[in-house]
Amino acid sequence: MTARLLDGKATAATIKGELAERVKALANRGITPGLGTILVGDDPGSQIYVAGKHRDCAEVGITSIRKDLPDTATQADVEAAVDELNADPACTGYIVQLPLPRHLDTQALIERMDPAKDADGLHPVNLGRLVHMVDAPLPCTPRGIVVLLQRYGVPIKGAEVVVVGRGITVGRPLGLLLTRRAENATVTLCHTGTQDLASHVRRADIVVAAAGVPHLVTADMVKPGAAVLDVGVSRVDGKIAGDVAPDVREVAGFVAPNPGGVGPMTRAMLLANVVEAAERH
Ligand SMILES: Nc1nc(=O)c2c([nH]1)NC[C@@H]1CN(c3ccc(C(=O)N[C@@H](CCC(=O)O)C(=O)O)cc3)C=[N+]21
Repeated sequence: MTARLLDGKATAATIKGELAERVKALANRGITPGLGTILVGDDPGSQIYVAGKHRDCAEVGITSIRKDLPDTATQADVEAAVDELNADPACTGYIVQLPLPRHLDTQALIERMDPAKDADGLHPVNLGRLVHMVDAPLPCTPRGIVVLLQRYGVPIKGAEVVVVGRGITVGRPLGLLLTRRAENATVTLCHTGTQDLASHVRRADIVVAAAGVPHLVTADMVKPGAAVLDVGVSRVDGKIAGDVAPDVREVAGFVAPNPGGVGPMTRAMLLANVVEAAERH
């Protein structure tokens, strides 16, 4: 038996179709959602991601506003771009593409954003709202993971979930999202200080691997029938490797591969955050 595919690419395509309908409804109210991106420098990966986000916008009917700065941009230059998007009524949501060049203060830039326009859901005010469980834009990858599981009917209520990785974009907010009353999962957050990772993963109904360590989760660690979602990407000898070993699919009940799993869902949730910000107008 091989695991059922949690097809993020197909699910994201369905969600984009649904968002296109909501964008049409907004047009009838005279509102056009607009996504802004701030990209600093010429990292090839970041260039590809940002280009992908603008393509997604075009598909759904969202206007996009691109601010590309050279890697020589100063803190004041990037702050000026943030201030412009905060003030621009055509921009209903935006992101600052991460990682930024090392000479820039990422934290100060994120805190300078208007929390109402934070399409990533990573502004401290919005992460704080997630802790307080009040309505706010949600971090895209955690939200994408929850929606992917829901659309495949993987039970979340009462499930034992092991999240591997405590990063700000995935692991930490995912724990907060899954332990809300609506989701009601029991979450164990594992990280590099975890003593015996295998003993935790073995008990999990759902495993989310977001540590950035190639093939960290192996078949012998996985409970038969569990859902395993691969969120890690690393480059090993020029090839892309996820956090989940390939043979896990022979043990798991569901697998979200990388690529084709959580990545496309992250992008779809970015669009959802922009549409929802426009709907709140
Ligand atoms: N402010 C900010 N917000 C982000 O959300 C953000 C960021 N910075 N910096 C970089 C990471 C990475 N990230 C990905 C999203 C989708 C795919 C994705 O869709 N990947 C495809 C394959 C690649 C493709 O289709 O182009 C897949 O998994 O199937 C990958 C990576 C968002 N990030």
